[in-house]
Amino acid sequence: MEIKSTNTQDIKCAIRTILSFIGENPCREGLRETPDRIIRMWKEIFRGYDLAQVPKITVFPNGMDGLSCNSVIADSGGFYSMCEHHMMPFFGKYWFAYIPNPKGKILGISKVGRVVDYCAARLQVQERLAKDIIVMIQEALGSEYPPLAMGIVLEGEHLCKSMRGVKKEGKMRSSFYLDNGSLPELKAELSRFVSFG
Ligand SMILES: Nc1nc2c(ncn2[C@@H]2O[C@H](COP(=O)(O)OP(=O)(O)OP(=O)(O)O)[C@@H](O)[C@H]2O)c(=O)[nH]1
Ligand SMILES: [Zn+2]
Repeated sequence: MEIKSTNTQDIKCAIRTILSFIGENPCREGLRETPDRIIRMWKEIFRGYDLAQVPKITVFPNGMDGLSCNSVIADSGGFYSMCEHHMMPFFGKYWFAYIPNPKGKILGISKVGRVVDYCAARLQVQERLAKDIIVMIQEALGSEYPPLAMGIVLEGEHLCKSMRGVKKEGKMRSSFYLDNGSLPELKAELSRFVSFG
């Protein structure tokens, strides 16, 4: 990640100021390297702002020769992200599914996880994360023969809700769908596939 409009020394200084603000001594042994560690960590967990790290989404011809075959293709996995209100983690599971266009493209299935990880590596709300993932995959599949339906369900535990503030269970569910005619079939399949924690 390229840190814009400021240099590393300024950021280290800002982190030391924050450490003082919370009551710490930024010069004590255990904290001396902390600003450097935080900068390295931010480069990793906020890599979703770096256009050079946009994942390559490999797609293939569906090969159905135009035969109508509404197969639902599904994938699931974990995600880690950071909430834009408190800069605290939210993390959990995603369930993704789509119905390829018989004349269109199919996805290399490992690419869904790569898109999820890239989009998750920013500050955001969970609702926008779901939309960003679907939009990036939609663009890779192209608009000539778009998928007949596509959707994602996210379940995230928000530490800003469980660890502070209201201090209730922090789980939140959100979903985002695209419909080009086959959304009911997609939702029926997703509801069998999704298993909330
Ligand atoms: N919809 C949605 N809300 C979120 C997400 N992450 C955090 N929030 C909520 O965003 C809200 C921010 O509310 P504010 O009143 O501005 O902040 P706050 O004073 O810290 O609020 P409390 O968390 O209630 O203490 C809170 O209700 C959070 O629970 C998210 O991904 N989606
Ligand atoms: Zn929050």
